[in-house]
Amino acid sequence: MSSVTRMANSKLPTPWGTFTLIGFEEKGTGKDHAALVMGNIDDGQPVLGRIHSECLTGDALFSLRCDCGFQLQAALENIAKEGRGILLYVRQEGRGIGLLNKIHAYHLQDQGKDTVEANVELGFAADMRDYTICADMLHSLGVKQMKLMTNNPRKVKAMENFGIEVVERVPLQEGRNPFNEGYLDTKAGKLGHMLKS
Ligand SMILES: Nc1nc2c(ncn2[C@@H]2O[C@H](COP(=O)(O)OP(=O)(O)OP(=O)(O)O)[C@@H](O)[C@H]2O)c(=O)[nH]1
Ligand SMILES: [Zn+2]
Repeated sequence: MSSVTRMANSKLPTPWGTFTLIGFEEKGTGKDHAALVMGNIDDGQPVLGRIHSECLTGDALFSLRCDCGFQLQAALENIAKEGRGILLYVRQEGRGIGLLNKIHAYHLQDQGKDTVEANVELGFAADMRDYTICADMLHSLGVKQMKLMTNNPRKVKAMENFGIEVVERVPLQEGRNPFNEGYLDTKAGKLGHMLKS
């Protein structure tokens, strides 16, 4: 039984090419999620793709505190270059704790905590995300094998657990800068991200 219902789609022109924007509604919560698709992704061949967790600050407010906005742009560029692929835009802001709690977490980080310590101090796990909805969106779109753009081994494992074969992990190291290097180093050191400093 799928955790999402496909609701609507439209064209989405971007500086890198025109994608098809597909909206999904998460059953139970009613939360909306999106997929940006280019080319034919249900032909059984491995699909270049990214599971992008929403980060308002990085994706839309030009934040240098993280790498999300840089990764979002690079992922769309890579898919457009290949002419085929999918980016899931998953409303899991703050590694699943939401924007306001992420701002609380940032405030703790301004006081010297790292991104994991801040989550824990707020009473959350380091990473609250569940990828069931991602697998269900991919299944509904006929994606069976992926070349997954990520540095996060948990995403690779999650997809494999849901029966999506990750034939290749494509590193996506973008936007390292003095404001996010501590965050990136913590992700590598405490969350197992495959990031070269
Ligand atoms: N709670 C919390 N969430 C953060 C913080 N910085 C970024 N995020 C969230 O983390 C998510 C992005 O996850 P990342 O850890 O940057 O990367 P990832 O998506 O797990 O792995 P990649 O696929 O390699 O990018 C987004 O939801 C961001 O809002 C932080 O300091 N605290
Ligand atoms: Zn971010």
